[in-house]
Parts: sequence; C-alpha cells; structure tokens
Amino acid sequence: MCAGCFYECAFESTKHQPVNMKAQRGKTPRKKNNQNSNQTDPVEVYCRIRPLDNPDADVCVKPLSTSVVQLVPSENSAAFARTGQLKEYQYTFSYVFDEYTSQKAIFDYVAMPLVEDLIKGKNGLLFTYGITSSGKTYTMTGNPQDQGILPRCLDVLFNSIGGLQAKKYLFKTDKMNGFEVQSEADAMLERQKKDIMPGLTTPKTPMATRNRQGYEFMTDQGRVIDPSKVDDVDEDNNYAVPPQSKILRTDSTDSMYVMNAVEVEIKSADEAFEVLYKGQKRRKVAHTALNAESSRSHSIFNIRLVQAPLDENGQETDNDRVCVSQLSLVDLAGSERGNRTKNAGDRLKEAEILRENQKTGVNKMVPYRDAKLTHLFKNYFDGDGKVRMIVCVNPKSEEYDETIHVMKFSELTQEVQVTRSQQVRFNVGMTPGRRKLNQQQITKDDMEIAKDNVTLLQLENFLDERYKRRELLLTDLAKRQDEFRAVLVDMEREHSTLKTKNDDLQCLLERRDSYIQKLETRLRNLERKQDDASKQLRETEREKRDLDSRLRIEKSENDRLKKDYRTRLEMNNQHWERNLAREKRKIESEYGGQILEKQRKLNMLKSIVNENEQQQQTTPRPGNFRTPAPKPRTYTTPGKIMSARSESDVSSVGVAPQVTPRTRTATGTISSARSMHGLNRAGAPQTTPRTTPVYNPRHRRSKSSSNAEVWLDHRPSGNVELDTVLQPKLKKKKSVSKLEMKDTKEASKYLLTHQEQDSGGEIETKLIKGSVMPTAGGGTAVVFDDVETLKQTSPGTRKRRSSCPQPTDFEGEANNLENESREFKLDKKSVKNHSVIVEIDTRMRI
Ligand SMILES: Nc1ncnc2c1ncn2[C@@H]1O[C@H](COP(=O)(O)OP(=O)(O)OP(=O)(O)O)[C@@H](O)[C@H]1O
Repeated sequence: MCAGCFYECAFESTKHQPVNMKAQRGKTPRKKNNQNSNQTDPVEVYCRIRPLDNPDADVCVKPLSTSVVQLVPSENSAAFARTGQLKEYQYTFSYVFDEYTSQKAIFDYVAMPLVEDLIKGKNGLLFTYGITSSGKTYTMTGNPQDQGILPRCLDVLFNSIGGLQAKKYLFKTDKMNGFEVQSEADAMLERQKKDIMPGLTTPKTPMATRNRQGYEFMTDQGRVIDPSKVDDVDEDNNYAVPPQSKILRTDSTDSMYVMNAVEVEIKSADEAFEVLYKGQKRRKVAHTALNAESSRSHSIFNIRLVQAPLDENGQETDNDRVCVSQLSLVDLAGSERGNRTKNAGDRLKEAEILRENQKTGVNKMVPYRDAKLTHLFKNYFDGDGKVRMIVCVNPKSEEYDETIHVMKFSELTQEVQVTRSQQVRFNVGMTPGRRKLNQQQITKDDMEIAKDNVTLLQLENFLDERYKRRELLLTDLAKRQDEFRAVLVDMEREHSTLKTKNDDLQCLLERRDSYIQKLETRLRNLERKQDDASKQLRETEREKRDLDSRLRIEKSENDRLKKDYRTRLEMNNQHWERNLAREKRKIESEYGGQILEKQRKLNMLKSIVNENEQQQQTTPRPGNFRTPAPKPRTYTTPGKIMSARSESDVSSVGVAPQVTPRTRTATGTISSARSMHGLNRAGAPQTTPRTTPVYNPRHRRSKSSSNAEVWLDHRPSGNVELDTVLQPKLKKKKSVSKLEMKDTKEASKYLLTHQEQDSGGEIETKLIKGSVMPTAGGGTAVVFDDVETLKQTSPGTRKRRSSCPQPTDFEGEANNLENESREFKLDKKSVKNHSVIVEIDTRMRI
C-alpha cells in the first residue's frame, strides 16, 4: 500500500439510502502501489447514544437493535418545515450502544482490540464524532470515577508491558518520526541530563496536588484504574512509550495545523496523563486566546509504542528491528460548530469526492476542510491499522437537523475501506524466553557482584544524594534570589508610584492647608469684627439705656424744677407784691407831705403865673415877641441842694432824662455808680425803663436825720475843680475816687460828681445824689433822688433872675411827679440762682 493513498484511493460506495436502508459494505478499494496486502476492512463506525438531560424530553433517535438506529424528525425541525413530511430514517452501525452502556463496555468493545494491536505492533485510530454536547469527550476521556477510552488504554498498556520496558531513553527518536536504540551509557547520560538535573531544578509537583481545569482523570487519587491487561505480549521485546498530545486547529483561513506537538517517553500511565493534561491545557489556552471560529480544535492523543527484540542473550536491544506502533485517540470538535448546515454539507461533499475517487481511480483533489486531519491519519488508511469511529448522538428532538447530517456522514465513512495491517514479527529464528534466561543469569551475577558493589553503590548513592542536595539548594537559592529580586523590583516600582502619589497628595494637602489657613484667618478677622461690632452694639445699647434713664431723670428733674420754679415764682410774686404794696404805702406816706408841699408851691406858682399872664395881656409886645426860654438856674432850698435842669431838660419835659441807678444785690457789688458814671459820660439819657434792683426799704436811712448821714463822695479822678459859688456841704463824708463795696456799707448817702462839656464849651459839673440802702440779698442799692448842675458863668452875660422861681422852671413838673413810678422786674437768671434783683427806677424832677 502506497503512502498517501487516502487521497488517491477510489472508494466504491453505495448511495445513501433512506428508511430501512441497510448499510452496504463497499467493494475493496482499489489500491495503488499497495504491494503488501489485498485485504481491506471498512472503517468501523459505532454509535453511542447519550442519556437525556431531561428524561421526559422528546427524542429523535431510537435504537432499534444493537446495530440499527431510527431517526425520527420532529415538527419543529427544518426538514419538516422544508418538506412538510415526517420521514423516518434508519442507519446501521457496527454496534449501537444505548444510553445505558457503561464506559468499560465501550472500551472493551471498541478500544481494547486496538490496544492489543498496538502491542502487536499495529497502528490503530479511534475517533469520536458528533455534534456539540453529544458525549464525545465523555466517551474519550470520561471522569476519574468513570474513565473513558484514553485512560483505560494507558492503564491496559502499562499493565501489559510494565515489566518489559526498556530503560528510559534507550530508544531515541531519529527526528524522522522513527526511533533507534542507543547504548546503555548514552541512555544513562540522557536520563541524567533530562530527568535528574531538571528534576533537581524543578521538582515535580505530584499530579494530584495540581489544580486542573476540566477532567480530573489524570490523578491517581480517586482514579479508578482499569485492571485489564493484554495477555499475549512478547516478553522478549523491550518496550518504550512516548505519547504525543496534539491540538489540531484551524487558522483564520480555515486551514488546519498541528499545535504544540510534544513527544516524550513515559514510564507510567500517570506520566502519560501529564502529557495529556499539558496538551489539554494548551488547547484551553488557545481556545480562549483565539476567536470562536478557530477554536474548533481536535484533540489528538497518540500513544506510540516502540519495541525491539532482545538479542540472543536476552541482553541488548536489537537496533535493526525497532518497531513503532501507534494508537491515535482523537476527540473531534463538534461537527456543527460555526454554520451548522454548512459544515455538515462540506463534510458530505468531501465524502462524496472520496467515494468518487475510489470509484474512478482518478486522483481528484479532495477539498477536504479537515485535510490536515486526514493527512495526519493517512497511514491508517494505507493499512497500518484499524480505523474506528464512535458517533456520539444526543437524542434530543431539537438536535434532529444536526444529527441527520452526522448520520449521513457516518454512513459514508463506513463505506471507506482501509487496508488491513500485517502482524509484526520480531523473533524470527531466535529462541523465545531469552529475557527470562538473561534475567536469571543477571540475578546470579548480581548476587556475586552485589557484595563488592554494595559499598561502592552506597558511596555513589551518598554522593549522588549530596550532589542532588547541593544542586537543589543552589537552584533553590537562585530561585529564591530571582523571586526576591522580582519582589524587590515590584516593591521598588510600587514604592516609586506610591511616592509620586504621596508627593502629589502632599502637595494637594499643603495647598488645602494654606487655603484652610487663609479661611481661618478670614474667619478670625470676621469673628473679631463681629465681636467688636457686638461690643459696640452692647456699648451703644448701654449708653442708650443710660441716656434714656438720664433723660428720664432730667425730665423728672425738669418737671420738678418747673414745679418748684412755679411755686417759688408764685411765692416771690406774692412776696414782692406784698413788699411793693408795703413800699408803696410807705412811699405814699413818706412823700405825702412833700406832695402836699409841692402842691402848695404849685398853687403858688399858678397864682404867680396867672399874675404874669395878666401883666402880659395888659402890656403889648413889639414884633415877634416870644416868651423867653427858661434858663437853667440854681437855687437853694433849705437843707437841700436842688439843681435846675438844662435847656434840653426843659425842652424835653415829659420825656425827661432818667438816672437809673442799679444795684445787683446778688453779687453784693454796686454797679450803679459805674453805670451812672457811664451814663453821664455817654451824655445820652436813657429812655428805656431799666430793671429795678431790689432793696430792702426797711433799711433805708432816715433823710430827716441829716446829722447822722454819712456821705460817700465819689469823685472819679480827672475831675476839674470848679469854683462855683454853691458847693455841696457835706457834714460827714468819705471821698473816694474809686468805688469799693466796703465804702457803701458805711455810707447812707451817695454823691457822684460828674463833669462834661456843655454846648457852649463850658464845663458843667453834675452832682448826682442818692440814698444808699442795703438790699435783701446783702448788697447795697443806691436810690438816686437828686441831680444838681453846677455851672460857672461870667457875671456880664448872666441875666438877672428873680430869686423866685420862674414858671418855665417848673414846666412839666407836675407831669414828672405824676410820672414818678417804680418798676419791679424779675431777672430769670437771678431766679435760677435763687436770688432776686430789684431795680428801682426813680424818675424825679424837682
Ligand atoms: N453516555 C453518557 N452518560 C452520561 N453522561 C454523558 C454521557 N455522554 C455525555 N454525557 C454528559 O453530557 C455532557 C456533554 O458531554 P461532552 O462534553 O462529552 O460533549 P462533547 O460532545 O464532547 O461536547 P463538545 O463538542 O462541546 O466538546 C457532559 O456533562 C457529559 O458528562
């Protein structure tokens, strides 16, 4: 059989038949370049129906017998929608396993023969096919308690050849898919290099302690080991098992490729599981790393068995007769992934072309989308071994449309013929049982040598141990250093990141702090201002209260004073009214005699006047005769100096100039003299009634007792002595140029000498007289009662005058007398000071 005939073989196959069709065995495929054998066998296809997840669900697949299943479409299927018919189909398989079939039964029936073939040096291919969740992986791998085909194959294999295995690395790969035998020494060196040294550097973790995803069948713990073994094993062969775990993937252009093929020699099923585990792990990683389309991967686990016969002595392995057999266990990807219908359609198309090739013998290129898969297994179709397929079926009615495509493909696959492989025979011409003989011999020699070698071995073991330990420690140290360095680098990086963050935060914090400080300062200032304002407010309120209370007090005090003032005013009014009345009565009684005297004189004057008038009427006057204006004259009355008024005085009869003495009793000083002096100096008579000072009339000194009178002769400095004929004659007097208070106390009369120039340029001396009286307030008042004018004139110019008074001299006298009055006024200020000023204005004209 030629290599690569899978593409070139023409298959004869019956057409796909519907219901009740019995799958027909195709003719033996015509072989090209196949010189070894004419016998072919069809691909053996088995059907395994998995149990339903929901036992009450509708099914679309029913096993009719141990080899036939019936496919029943549901009304929801696409086929029914397309054809409107519920057409049933039956398919025949090598064997149909129903949902109650155990894993062990499947293995024994389908896989065990393949393991036997493997040991006999024949290849075998077993793959599971079906839609997603149809039980492919369950069948192939299973779980620790109920293992699938693969672990059972390994168990049985090692159960069978366990004691017949060659020392590790005795069989060495020739890098061309083959193996050769190397010397024991080289094998030992390789063991040291590959197993001992790496084992020291990376101590193996027991499988059971690893945390694995997916199926856990690889661990010894809890794994139910299959105890079966192959009986007919050639014990004169040396065996070695290098398993291969491959992942067959599709790339982005839908081309298949083998990913991460690993091939290492193993000595036990556990080591094989580890290889499988690594493969599955890679498959899982690849699945998550790539897109969904490319994740349609096939898991391939090749168990390769290398065997070679021992030489005649049963010692050395024959390098020329190395045989490699392989059992490929393939867990195909779900048949309907991606576009379900399209996949199945492609497969069918591929199968059609295969069959056509077989028919016509034409080497037509098969557009096989899984060409790589086919290519990988082409040897099986070349006759190196059996090909078996287990079609896994999920009987759920919803899976009808997919399942029918699987069934069609299965049917076609069964029509493909595979060349039957030949039995490998190693021991041509050599005596069987060579290994046992050799082992017996070895045992003897060993016993002899053993004694000699014990010490050596012990030493060697010790050194080995020590070396291992040293290497172990060194490796451990290096590993720890690396780890520590990595940790240190991480910490340093983290530290620098944190430092940067910390600096940023610190900066932020400082900015916030300064902002908070500013705010606090502002707050303090505002609080201080608020305190000041509230203090000011309190102060203002307190002042307001004080002012209010003071205002109230003032008001009440004012009220009280007003009341008091009114009372006092009333009392004073009453008092002064009484005094006035009394004074009036006194004055009236005092001046009563004088008035009578004056009245008498008046009457006398009247009679004189009458006489004159009568004379004038009798004597005619020439021209503009005018009555001569009265002249000022001086005359003397007994005991008293009287003075005549000037022309101006006479002309202003009725508006006579007034002399207004004034005394301020409250201060106790006499201002009258000064006022009088000022009055005279001003020369202008005061017409306005002045406020009359108060005096106590009871203290008035009697005028009549002239002998007791003490005159205060007030002559202001600067007066010129006029040698007038008539000079005042004062018995007791005290002359002063400047008026003092004490002087007024001693005097009872007052005389002020005042000089001024008259209209004619003559000096005129006025003697102003008054009575000094103590006032009620303890002061002194002067009541002026007389003014005399002394004037010096030459005798030639002087007209003679009658010694008798002239009527003009007395003109207006009556009026003056009538006008004699007293005025009493109260000074407000004096009232406030609890004193009363009384000014008596006496207007007298004699
Ligand atoms: N014969 C069976 N008996 C009991 N449980 C089964 C059987 N076959 C399949 N199962 C269960 O059905 C589920 C799906 O099975 P499995 O993963 O083997 O499907 P699959 O065909 O490999 O799917 P995929 O193609 O997605 O990998 C699993 O939980 C499995 O345990």
